[in-house]
Amino acid sequence: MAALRAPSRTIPAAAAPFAARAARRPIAPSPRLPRAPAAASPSAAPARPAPPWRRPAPQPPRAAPTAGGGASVTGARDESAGPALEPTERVLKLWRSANAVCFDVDCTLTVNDSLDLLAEFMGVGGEVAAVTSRAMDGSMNLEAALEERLRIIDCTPKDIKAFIKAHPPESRLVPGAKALIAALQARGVAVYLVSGGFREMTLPIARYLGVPPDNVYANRMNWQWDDDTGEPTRLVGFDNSEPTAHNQGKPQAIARIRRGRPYNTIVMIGDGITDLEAVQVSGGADLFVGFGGVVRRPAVEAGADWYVFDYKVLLDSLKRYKVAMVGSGAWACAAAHMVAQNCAGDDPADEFADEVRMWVYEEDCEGRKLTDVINEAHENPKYLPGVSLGPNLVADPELLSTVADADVIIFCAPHQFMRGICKQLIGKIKPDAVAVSLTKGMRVRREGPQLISEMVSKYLGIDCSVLMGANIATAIGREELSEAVIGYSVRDNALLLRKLFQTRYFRVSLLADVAGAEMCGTLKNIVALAAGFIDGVGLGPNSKATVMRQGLMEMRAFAKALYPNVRDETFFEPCGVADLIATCYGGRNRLVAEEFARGMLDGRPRSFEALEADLLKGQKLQGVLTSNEVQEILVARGWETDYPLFTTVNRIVTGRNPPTDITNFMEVGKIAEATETVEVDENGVPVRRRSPPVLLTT
Ligand SMILES: NC(=O)C1=CN([C@@H]2O[C@H](COP(=O)(O)OP(=O)(O)OC[C@H]3O[C@@H](n4cnc5c(N)ncnc54)[C@H](O)[C@@H]3O)[C@@H](O)[C@H]2O)C=CC1
Ligand SMILES: O=C(CO)COP(=O)(O)O
Repeated sequence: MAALRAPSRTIPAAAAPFAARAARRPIAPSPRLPRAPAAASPSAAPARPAPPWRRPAPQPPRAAPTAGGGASVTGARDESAGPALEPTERVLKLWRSANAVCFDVDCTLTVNDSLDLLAEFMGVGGEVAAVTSRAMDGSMNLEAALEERLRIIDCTPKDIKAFIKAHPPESRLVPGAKALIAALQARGVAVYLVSGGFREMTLPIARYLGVPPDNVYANRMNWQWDDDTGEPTRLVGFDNSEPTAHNQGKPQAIARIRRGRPYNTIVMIGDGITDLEAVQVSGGADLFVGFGGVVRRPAVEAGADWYVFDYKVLLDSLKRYKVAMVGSGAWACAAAHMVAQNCAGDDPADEFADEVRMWVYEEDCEGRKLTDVINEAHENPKYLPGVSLGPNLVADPELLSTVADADVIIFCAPHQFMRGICKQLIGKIKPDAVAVSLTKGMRVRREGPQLISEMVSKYLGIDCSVLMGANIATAIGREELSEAVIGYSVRDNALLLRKLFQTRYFRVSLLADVAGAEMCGTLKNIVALAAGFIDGVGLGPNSKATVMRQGLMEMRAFAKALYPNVRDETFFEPCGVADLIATCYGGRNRLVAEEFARGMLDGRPRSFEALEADLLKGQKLQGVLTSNEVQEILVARGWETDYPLFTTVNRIVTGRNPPTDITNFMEVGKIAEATETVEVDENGVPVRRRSPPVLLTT
């Protein structure tokens, strides 16, 4: 499985530093939103892993704290240090639901402070940098430092123009800042630039980044004006009425931004202690994201709710995953009912795009195309009548266009069609898509069996989990309590998939046994045929329980014989005994097998194909094909007598033994198959004559 994602990095201590940070915060947190959670025990919810298949961009290693101001320039880092702080669920939720994001301008520029750059341009770089550093480490009052820096720089408006020309914004921007701002704005998030620097320097940056001038909060220079020309001439200080001119200016600027605007959640992104203050004051920001891509300050990192070195991490975390369903039968529609519900809605923290696409094998529905009917009625009247699929589900008769953009692909077609589907999709899906199979069945090749999840992974090169359980489609369509497991290899993917399926009435647990879960779902269909034969020959619950217990034993033995890592406990999960019970009492395989047995006993035998078409109206049986596929393996490996129930079921479905033989399964080693001879009748027409199977006495 070439494309399986690496297991998620564990961050055991992530919750604790958060609590520690909260304790260090000097000022009472904002009363509007909960701040850091209480200290978490190891058993508490772990830090949320990075979005599953989109691993965060590689984070540079941590810097060793430096002496002095504690800042280190990105690049000079301690290789042995751990990963950057990753966000908790709460942090991600706040980030995704932000109404406004305030960037410290320094975090958008590759040179830390453009006032320093201006100073260099004016030939006084060293002197000004010394003052800046005293302001940054807190040893000098911010206001005094600004006065001092401006006094040293002593520029004219002409100098500023020349400076901007020499250092245009595009030459100094941190990679990814513009894309992140554009993505936030596209989501309706208001973006602000908050700077301890000067408006005259910040406005060109804002213009380039697409931030409106009214959303720029920075200091203003005071100029001496020439009475004759009406032009500014000399810098004479700055307007200290701006909040950013003072200590704790950032939270005050944010309080000003909040005033009169209906923002529930404001995020501050910054790299300095003055930025971190934004979340330490009531009325300030609700979340602080530290940025270490330009300058890394351990004190800021320690106080941040989330610390990143690359804006791509923030951009990726905003993405909404697109979901596609391949299949439109009864279970596909019942599952789509839940998935579409979970994807719809206004919750900005929801990780899925609203629209869910469904590939529909196009067919006629009372003179109309089924896809048209589904898109108009939001229901599939042919396969799951009466169950709403939701207005956000779009039926598409084209397989490729259904899945082309999908980040999550749900496969739920009858297993006999899955190979053809996979072959069509080779090279046509997103390489980092994630798949889950709801299909119950397997393929048998000369080299051995192939589960559907293996087929998807092999053909498409992507990770494929499975969702299996006692999930009779019609009952789930009625929203009756049900449960399922997601069998996974990549836990992060399973966690995301659970969010896609789980509902109030559909409980989903995780199981690190893909093959075990899928083998359960596949093999129980053979046992359901046995249960149907029991019903058809008129026997009661004791007999049914007998074949079910035997079936469960054979399911486990067979699954473990083919996949030695399959776990015993899997058979007690929703995919095991629960699905077996549901299908043996309420499934389609049972129903058709019962009718098959009845027909044989009543002397009006009908084939499984005819019964399937008649009773299921286009729905597909999986049990008969699976019985043949499994039997191929049993015969090839000489295991027939080791699986007496499976073998007996296969002899019945292939017409070699009568349904009444279901009770003789323990004698399978002794039952001779029915023999068939071709004779010529009195009119000279060849006819087939079958001798009844006989119980061997030895
Ligand atoms: N129905 C149920 O209660 C449950 C079904 N499953 C499994 O889910 C899988 C899909 O079953 P359902 O959604 O119930 O389907 P279904 O059996 O209700 O319907 C058959 C589907 O196959 C499609 N089809 C027909 N010919 C086709 C072709 N040549 N190529 C592709 N598709 C074609 C039909 O359009 C229809 O959508 C099966 O493996 C089944 O065992 C699993 C749990 C519950
Ligand atoms: O798998 C199923 C329930 O979990 C449905 O089984 P049937 O295909 O026999 O209806």
